[in-house]
Order: sequence, then C-alpha cells, then structure tokens
Amino acid sequence: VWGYDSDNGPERWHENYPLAKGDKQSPIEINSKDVQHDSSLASWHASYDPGAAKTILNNGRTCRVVFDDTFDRSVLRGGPLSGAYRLRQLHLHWGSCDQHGSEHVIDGVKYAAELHMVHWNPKHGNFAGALKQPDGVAVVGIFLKVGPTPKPEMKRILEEIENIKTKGKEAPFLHFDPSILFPKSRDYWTYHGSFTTPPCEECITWILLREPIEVSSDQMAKLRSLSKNAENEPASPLVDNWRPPQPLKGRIVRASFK
Ligand SMILES: NS(=O)(=O)c1ccc(O)c(NC(=O)NCCCCO)c1
Ligand SMILES: [Zn+2]
Repeated sequence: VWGYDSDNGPERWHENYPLAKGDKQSPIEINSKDVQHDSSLASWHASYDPGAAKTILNNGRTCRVVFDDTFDRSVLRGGPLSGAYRLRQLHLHWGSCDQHGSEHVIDGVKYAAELHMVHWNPKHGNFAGALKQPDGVAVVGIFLKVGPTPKPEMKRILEEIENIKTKGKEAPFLHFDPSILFPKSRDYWTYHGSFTTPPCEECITWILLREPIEVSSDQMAKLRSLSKNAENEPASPLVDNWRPPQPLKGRIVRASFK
C-alpha cells in the first residue's frame, strides 16, 4: 500500500500507479520569474453552506473533513473555472517540523503545511467520473505559516483532532463553513495538474492562494499528534504526508496578480 515512507513513498508510487510519471503531475515548485500574469483571470468565489459539513476523519494519511456533495450546496466558481464545482472534502499535508510540510514550494519557500479544498465538476455526473476529465476537479490550496498571530478559525479543526487520533477514527463535524479559513487576499496562481496522491490522475485545476494563513507552533504540534496507525497497532506519527515538487514539463503557471 502506498504511503510516505522509504519503501512505499513518492519515489516508488509509479510502480503501481503509472500516472505518477505523467507530464502534468502535482505539486510543483512555483518560481515567480516564470509566472505569467493573466489580466483576463477572473476572481474566484466560494459559496459554502455550513450545513453541508458532515464528519472529520483520520484515514491514516491525512486529516479530512467531508461535506455533503449530493447537490450544488457548497460551490466554488469563477477564477480559471467554468461552471460551479462542488465542495467534497478538505484535508491537509504537513511536516515533522515547522520548516517544511507544504507540497507546493513558492520561490524556494516550504510552508509548515498546506490545506486543500477539493471540488468536482458536476457536469461529469459523479466524483469518479470527474477524475477521468481534465476539467473534472478544482483544488484550492492554502499555505499554513507558523507565526505570532494564529488564525482562530483553524481552532475548530484542531480541537477535533483529540477525537480522531488513530487511523479509521471519525467524528461528526457539523455547522462548519470552510471559507472562514481563506486569507484576506484573493490573489492566486493557477495551473493544470494532478492529485498529489496515488493514483495521481491529471484532472485538477489548481488554485493556490498567494497569502498564507498563520497558525501557531502549538497548533502544528497538534496536527503532528495524529497517528497513521490504527488504535491497536504500534504507534507511528502521521507527519511528512507531502509529495515533493514534480517536473513542470513546460506547463505555464498563471497569476491573477502582478
Ligand atoms: N492532495 S490532493 O491532490 O488535493 C487530493 C484530493 C483528493 C483526494 O481524495 C486525494 N487523495 C487522498 O485523499 N488520498 C488519501 C487517502 C486515500 C484513501 O486510501 C488527494
Ligand atoms: Zn492534498
């Protein structure tokens, strides 16, 4: 089974998931000097229904909040997207220390963590169908930076961690509007890429927010207190669940800002 250890990590995923060696893989390193400002890029808009939030779970690879996506209840539109994409889940990737953990790297900067809000295009019927389409999925990426004024909105997710310490644990997670996690600025980079986990389908329009949100070192430690093992298995900390940057292969990264 794939993971992030030396025997099953990113360097070996292609053995069972050939797409992992594709030409449009994610994450990537973004170098501002190669980014193209595109003045035609619209601003993006999220209209989320707090009532769509359902549960929070530890699947042994990340901490994920799941939303009801059986109809257009919480949607993302605008930006590089055409149509309304349904919010399905959000999850995070983080490191074993504050100096690394994000998947995308910006001008050489690795953030402590990266939060992904995963949306899919209902014109493709269901999530499984959307994975097979180049415009099937849209993920908003938010960088988490350790700083002196932590964002109180992260507290809700981090408080719930107590109840999902080990793999397979799930808890109700109701009345939550994830748009409270957005930073002030709506500036973003966008490019076409893939899931950063196997099977690495190349169906994602990435929308990466330029402004990181701040968390405290204690909040990061909370995230690192999650375990990748199940309750009755030997303890193994859930940390460093990030894929390193992949070859750009000639792709253009566009910016909504100058
Ligand atoms: N990082 S991402 O590209 O935004 C991304 C978006 C949606 C996903 O479902 C995954 N994959 C995922 O959650 N895998 C871990 C548990 C698999 C269950 O065995 C990754
Ligand atoms: Zn992710």
